[in-house]
Amino acid sequence: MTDHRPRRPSRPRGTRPPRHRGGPARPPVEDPARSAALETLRAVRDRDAYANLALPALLKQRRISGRDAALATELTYGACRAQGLLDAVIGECSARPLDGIDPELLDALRLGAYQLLRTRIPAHAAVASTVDIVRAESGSRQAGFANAVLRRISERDEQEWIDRLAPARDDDPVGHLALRYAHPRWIAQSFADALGSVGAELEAALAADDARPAVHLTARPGEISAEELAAITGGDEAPYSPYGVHLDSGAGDPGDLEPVREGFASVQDEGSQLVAVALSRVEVQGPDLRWLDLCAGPGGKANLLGSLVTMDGGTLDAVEQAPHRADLVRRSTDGLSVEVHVADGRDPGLEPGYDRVLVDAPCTGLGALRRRPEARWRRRPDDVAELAKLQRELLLSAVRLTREGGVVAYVVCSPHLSETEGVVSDVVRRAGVEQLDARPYFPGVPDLGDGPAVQLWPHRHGTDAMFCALLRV
Ligand SMILES: C[S@@+](CC[C@H](N)C(=O)[O-])C[C@H]1O[C@@H](n2cnc3c(N)ncnc32)[C@H](O)[C@@H]1O
Repeated sequence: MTDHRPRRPSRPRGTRPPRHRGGPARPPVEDPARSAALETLRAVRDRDAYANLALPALLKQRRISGRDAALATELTYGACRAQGLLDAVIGECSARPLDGIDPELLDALRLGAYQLLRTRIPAHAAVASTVDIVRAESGSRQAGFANAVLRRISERDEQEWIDRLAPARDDDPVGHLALRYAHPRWIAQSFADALGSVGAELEAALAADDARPAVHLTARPGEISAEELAAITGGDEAPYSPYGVHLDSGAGDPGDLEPVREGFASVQDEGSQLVAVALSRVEVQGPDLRWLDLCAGPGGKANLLGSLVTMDGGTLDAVEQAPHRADLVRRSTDGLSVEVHVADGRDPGLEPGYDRVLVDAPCTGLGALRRRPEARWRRRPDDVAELAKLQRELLLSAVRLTREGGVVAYVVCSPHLSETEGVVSDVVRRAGVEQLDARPYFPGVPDLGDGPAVQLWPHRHGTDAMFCALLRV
């Protein structure tokens, strides 16, 4: 089995970090990257902030750029992703139980532990920089505690800690891989259930989900081609989406790119592009000018579908329940034949008879964890049942709004079977609609399984784990 994540080589013996003496609190340290990372970790824990929104705003506000911005990004997103693994190791190395450690201090320990276990930063620098911050903020006693914990962590590398703390792979393969790739066990189990694997393929899926993804762009159809967008941005044309471009993951803020600023391109995972394009590709007899997006915010797929239907002279109605997200849809579909409605998709008050309907339902987002660093530790297993109920209701509403012979795409960014196959099989049975084989509408995409629905995966396709079922009404 190939390990997909670049690993830091084991630290040579005899290069442990030096011992720190106690001493009085010092003035604040000048370490803009680590300070920004720590502040973001605290915002994520304390205010439920999203790291990928909070950090760029902080970097901009503090005018942190270049190498410092890259380091802050690596440390913040990495420490968020790896939190479960870091906590297991910190817990093992601390004389106090994890819940007895002051939360602000625990954030600093996570930052230090991440540097020790998953970066090439020399151990002495990882320990000293963290201890310095703790000393400046909280004084020598806490600094002494942080120093002791981090020094113990530095005695082993990541692999050695996993060997020591994870359940044996033969006895509990899901538990073992969950710790190794820093996923909550219930999420690793849901991946195993969807893949039908607790072996090599599950490991590949968790490893890909634990790596930093490339940024994907959509070239707005009718405005710019993927080839032109790739040439302007220095990216590569996407392998499967006719509108997609991939950028290197370290390529800076894509929002600063001129085509994105001017509305010719938008940031969107290639899997999201593929499911929207699949809906547009299904044959429909008769008129084909009324399209509907029932859960449209923030408007990524509405932008793509709206562009395609506008070129054909038709219109897209875009429904979104949250007013502020409806505003984002308006912004992303500016200039297109798209009408935005703030309404509940379960009963939006629109005239039925649509030719194509997209239900991109609210979901756990377990398929996009690599893009939302903290999400895996925030989601709870109890979320699934409530969301699955809403997903069924939205899909039944979509069927009611579609004309006979029209087509509905049910999409979630999750591979959890309760949100995917469970919802679709129930609605197909209750509404008496036909489920189409979706695979032909993903031409050129390999490894699509046995159908009829399509489940994309980061480790197979380089996309988020989007699910798409196509229903003929
Ligand atoms: C997965 S997101 C859709 C993403 C969007 N299609 C895109 O590509 O940018 C689901 C959206 O459904 C909205 N939503 C949640 N409940 C809804 C409901 N009952 N009716 C309509 N929209 C709802 C959420 O606010 C969220 O914006």
